[in-house]
Amino acid sequence: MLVPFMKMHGAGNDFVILDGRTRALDLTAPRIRHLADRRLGIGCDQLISLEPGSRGADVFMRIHNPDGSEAGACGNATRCVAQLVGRELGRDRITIRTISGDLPSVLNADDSITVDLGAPRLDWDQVPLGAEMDTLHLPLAEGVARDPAACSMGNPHATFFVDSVAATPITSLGPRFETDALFPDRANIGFAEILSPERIRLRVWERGAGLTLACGSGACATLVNAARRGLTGRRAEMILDGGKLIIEWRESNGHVLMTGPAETSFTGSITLPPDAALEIAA
Ligand SMILES: N[C@H](CCC[C@H](N)C(=O)O)C(=O)O
Repeated sequence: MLVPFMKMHGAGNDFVILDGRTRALDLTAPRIRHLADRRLGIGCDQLISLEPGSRGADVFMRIHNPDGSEAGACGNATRCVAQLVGRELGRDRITIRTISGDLPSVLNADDSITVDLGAPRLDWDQVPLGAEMDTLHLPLAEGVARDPAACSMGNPHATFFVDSVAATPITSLGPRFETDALFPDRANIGFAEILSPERIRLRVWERGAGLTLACGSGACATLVNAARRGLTGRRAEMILDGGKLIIEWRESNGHVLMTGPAETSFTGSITLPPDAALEIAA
């Protein structure tokens, strides 16, 4: 089956976007892993599939990590899908539905996109964590990483505040914490350096994907956790490897707004081999 796709990225966090609005895609885990694989497939941080919208949503966006796991949020991909569908419909206001809820998005005049990711989930069982505790201080520590805060933006995030992101061994600490028993659904692990009350340097080891150039929901979770700790205000510029995002945690309704870029790299079509041909040795 020949399937058209768009290759897009938001601040360097890259996606293969498949359009399933007019045809069923039959995305099995082996096919997801194959398409996301940077050697055998197209390669991406997340595989995004579009399904028809309904009841006030213009489109349904499904998110899968390269390991085949489904995620409840992907901030950077949301901006890309908002731009794609907004340009298609000739509208600058688009609502994207995900398994975690509806995300109103605005295509701004400067070509940036602003997404309302809703209110952060702050209780232990909303992150979720494996036991009842204060989500502002988790009993985790390894090397320079200790005492993280946690919240959910529709997906689980833990934020470690460190003196120097550059000096933090993320490729060893990330997987160690991603799969800690404290996180029954695993977690995205952010390492944040507070540069000022309105600037944060951030790198994220993503659940099911590893170290990416940017993580939109991670940027939102980091701002929320920093503001809860009194380390920043409720609005900050997030400086990620792949670019900058502006995050604001609104006082008025408690929602988190994320503003940033969306770019199209290329488009194409791909033939999906049968599952049997796709099993990559674990
Ligand atoms: N790895 C994440 C999904 C993608 C999040 C990230 N790419 C973003 O922009 O929010 C998870 O399993 O929750």
